[in-house]
Amino acid sequence: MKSQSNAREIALKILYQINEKGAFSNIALHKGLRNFNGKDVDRTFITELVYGTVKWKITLDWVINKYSSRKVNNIDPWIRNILRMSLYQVMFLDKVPPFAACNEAVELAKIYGSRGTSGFVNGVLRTILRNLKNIVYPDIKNPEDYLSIKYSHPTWMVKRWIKNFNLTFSEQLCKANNNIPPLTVRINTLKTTRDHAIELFEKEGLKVNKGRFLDEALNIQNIPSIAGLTSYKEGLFQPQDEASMLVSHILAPQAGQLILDVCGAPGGKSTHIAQLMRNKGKIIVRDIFKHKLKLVDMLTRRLGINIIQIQEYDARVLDEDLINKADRVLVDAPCSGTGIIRRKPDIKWTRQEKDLEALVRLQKEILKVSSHYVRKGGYLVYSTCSLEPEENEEVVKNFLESNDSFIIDDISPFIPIDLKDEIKDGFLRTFPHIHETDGFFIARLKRL
Ligand SMILES: C[S@@+](CC[C@H](N)C(=O)[O-])C[C@H]1O[C@@H](n2cnc3c(N)ncnc32)[C@H](O)[C@@H]1O
Repeated sequence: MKSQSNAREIALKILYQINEKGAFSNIALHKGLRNFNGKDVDRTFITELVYGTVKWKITLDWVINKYSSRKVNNIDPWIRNILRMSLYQVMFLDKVPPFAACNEAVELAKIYGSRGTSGFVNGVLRTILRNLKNIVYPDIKNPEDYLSIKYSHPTWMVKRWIKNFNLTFSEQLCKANNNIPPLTVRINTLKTTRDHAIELFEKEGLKVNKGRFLDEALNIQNIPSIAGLTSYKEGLFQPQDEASMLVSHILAPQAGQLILDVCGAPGGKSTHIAQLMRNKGKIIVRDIFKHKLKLVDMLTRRLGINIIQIQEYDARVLDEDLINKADRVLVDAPCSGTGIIRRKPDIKWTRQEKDLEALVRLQKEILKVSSHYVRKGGYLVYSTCSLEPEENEEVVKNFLESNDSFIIDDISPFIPIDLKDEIKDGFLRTFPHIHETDGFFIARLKRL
């Protein structure tokens, strides 16, 4: 019990950084756990508390506002995070007895609050507990509030999804966004085979299943910390979602070619490309951020890749030296990330609808400049992990309107048979609730 109290306090400090200081959840969690030398089960509990509380913020705040004399926004920041974290346990974690979550919240309020706050926390949580089964959420007749509060998504996001898709689709999507995604990894075929990797993982005590679409994909369970695994240190695999793996397959690089990855950090796709090229040829990986390129360097070393050349470069600026030179160009554009909310729930709170306009401008600019690097007969792949048509189809269509030297190329030869029906207007889109992958958009263009 003592170690769980400690875990809750660590989770609270991480949540404070995310919710009050604007830290990214994955980075805040990594920092918060860096010096944690407790048990694996507590590490897993902290991760669950942090991601769960961040994920369900709108729903939790809505319930707190219903039963508290003070609105969430007027409650002391430490105390509102204690309330959110405790309510998350009460509402969503079967394994935690509600009274234990309340008692622990009261203890934390004594440490992080002023006089009287522990009584306030106790009162709010016990009132909610008494009423938990009778909470009435907004009616589906008011679909935006219904989806937003029931599934904890910002109104602007659900509003555009209802408009772009439909209500049923959006509800399934929101539901899937709240599921815990599997840890999918790509086997590094430069160093091992899938069967050998499965054998090793099982020896390391992990439960492994084959991926849904691709041969090099495995889903791993019971994994408290991958960085500690020998198989990870030896570079036998890299965490990567299957939809993200599809991008490199659709690029279809050949051994010996010159590939340019203009928005390449942290290197997930470019290292996959190197793998598909059997580590033969040359890949120039660029990014505007130096610190992110360090991650590409570390990754290529761990995976044993030596055909990647890393360059700090702004993709909006034309590089005269590379015009018409590349066999393949990948534009894996910076985007809103609405397709990866399962993995990064804070996207729901950090992204604003008004960000889209600037992102679309950037995407169009990067695509236009990068197209100059494709040699005649070469290919360009444009991808995002966004679900928004403005960042996807519309960017590509806008590009093609002013570029008659490119056409949409058939991607069906490069994707698994079960996905072929999913191609619409020549583009592939994946969705968490349909494919159980991240949401991706992928287009393959041919230079004439
Ligand atoms: C979707 S991520 C790329 C992920 C990467 N392809 C992978 O698979 O690991 C987009 C990247 O674009 C970079 N970026 C943003 N603006 C850029 C620019 N103007 N020029 C080059 N890179 C940029 C970001 O730093 C980010 O690393």
